[in-house]
Amino acid sequence: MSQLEELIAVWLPRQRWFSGKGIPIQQIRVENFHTLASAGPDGPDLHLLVVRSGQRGRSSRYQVLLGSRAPRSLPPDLARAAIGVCPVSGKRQRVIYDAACDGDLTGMLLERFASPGGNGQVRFRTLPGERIRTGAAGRMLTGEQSNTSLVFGEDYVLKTFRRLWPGPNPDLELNCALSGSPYVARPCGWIEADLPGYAAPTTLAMLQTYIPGAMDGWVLATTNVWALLEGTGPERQSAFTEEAALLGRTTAEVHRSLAKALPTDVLSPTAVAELADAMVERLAMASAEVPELADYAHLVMEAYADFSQVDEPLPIQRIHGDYHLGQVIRTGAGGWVLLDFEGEPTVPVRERQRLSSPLRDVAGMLRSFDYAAGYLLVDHPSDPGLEWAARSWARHNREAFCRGYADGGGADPEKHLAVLRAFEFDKAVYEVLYEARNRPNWLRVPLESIATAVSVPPAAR
Ligand SMILES: Nc1ncnc2c1ncn2[C@@H]1O[C@H](COP(=O)(O)OP(=O)(O)O)[C@@H](O)[C@H]1O
Ligand SMILES: O=P(O)(O)O[C@H]1O[C@H](CO)[C@@H](O[C@H]2O[C@H](CO)[C@@H](O)[C@H](O)[C@H]2O)[C@H](O)[C@H]1O
Repeated sequence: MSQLEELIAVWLPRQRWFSGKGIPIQQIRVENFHTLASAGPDGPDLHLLVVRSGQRGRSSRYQVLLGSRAPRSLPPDLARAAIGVCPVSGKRQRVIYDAACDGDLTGMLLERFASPGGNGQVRFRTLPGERIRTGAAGRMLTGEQSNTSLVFGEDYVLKTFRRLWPGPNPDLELNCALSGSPYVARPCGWIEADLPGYAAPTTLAMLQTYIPGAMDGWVLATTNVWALLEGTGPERQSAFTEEAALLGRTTAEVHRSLAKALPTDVLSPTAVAELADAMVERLAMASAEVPELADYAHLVMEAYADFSQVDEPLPIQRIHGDYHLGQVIRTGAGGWVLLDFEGEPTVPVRERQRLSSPLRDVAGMLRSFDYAAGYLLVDHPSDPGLEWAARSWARHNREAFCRGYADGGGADPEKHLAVLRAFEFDKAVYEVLYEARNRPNWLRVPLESIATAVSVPPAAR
């Protein structure tokens, strides 16, 4: 390993967006190294690296944005971003650091969109008619992110995809298909690269309009549960059920637009049974990694057995794929906007691009209402009164969301309970793995859902 690779091997696993947690890193290799911008011999340089990490035969590619400067020239406010000191790109000793934290450097990324194109290995593209306003420094969004988003003034957000998969990223693909919809942020451009071994260009980042002043659905929902738990009244709860119903209607609208813009199909009962088999396989894999899950496997298997017996055709289309409250924002103008159509970040892109039932997204959002309630109980583990209040919050909002979805023209979730329950369990099983790897103290949230709420159809709760 080079000195640069050794430093990255220590830094990479500590990043929130690194999805290889739990898999020992045996190899780190810098596969691609591009210098995208340079502020002269003494100023900072911006490098883009594609790093392969993991084990032989089981490795993944990640995008790393690296800054480099002359030794001892890192400004104090960037000290926390430092990675180490090593030779970089023909220059002798350089201090290297996480460029996402350096607003001036990421501002140079935005500059590159002003004169898009190029035939090099890394290309900046804009959608027809887009003229990018430059000059703003980048501000990195913090929080529970699988990728890294940089906000420029009140104009744009550049989402840099961290784990790289071959080909166009579904987030870009679906946002472009939905362009013009009031329920998504308008896509403006993207960065793509040719990576060794991949035939199609790989999307590295997507530039979208930024929606200032919007509130994250997860923050809104958990604030509402808190208010309820603190006894500030049921009227606050009803305020949120209206939001949940509007979100249901908006979801149905977006599904309709996706079905209009992109291919659709219908799954035969045999194909549905195959889908149930795949769910059983995922359950077995997750139970092997998280033994606590095995205690509830019989409940999950019952739901999958019911699903495999569904004898009506199941309409399928492109869907969001990782739909939850953290993927929707409530705008000042009074509506919900859907973000992050990337699908589940740990699933290979080819699988995420498959057509699927829109009820999978409905199930994802229903899980999220359970999560908002269950998460707040993590700190109050044995208070039956609180537990009842939180669970009833989830039930009311789940019902409101389903009603809104059906009113908005989507399939009525109440009429497809076997399908919905199987999708909910499948998502909860995914969440068990996700939490075990990323946030072990949240593991009980999906586990408790599996043990209790998800096992009962919404109508009977
Ligand atoms: N266009 C946008 N306008 C306003 N906020 C945004 C926009 N895009 C993303 N965000 C904020 O960034 C957060 C993370 O974005 P997201 O696309 O979900 O990234 P990730 O895949 O890393 O989770 C969102 O929850 C939202 O708060
Ligand atoms: O938003 P991402 O694409 O990064 O999705 C991943 O991380 C999510 C957590 O940040 C995770 O969502 C789970 O936790 C949410 C609360 O933080 C909750 O609202 C979701 O219902 C729950 O699934 C998501 O599963 C994962 O893919």
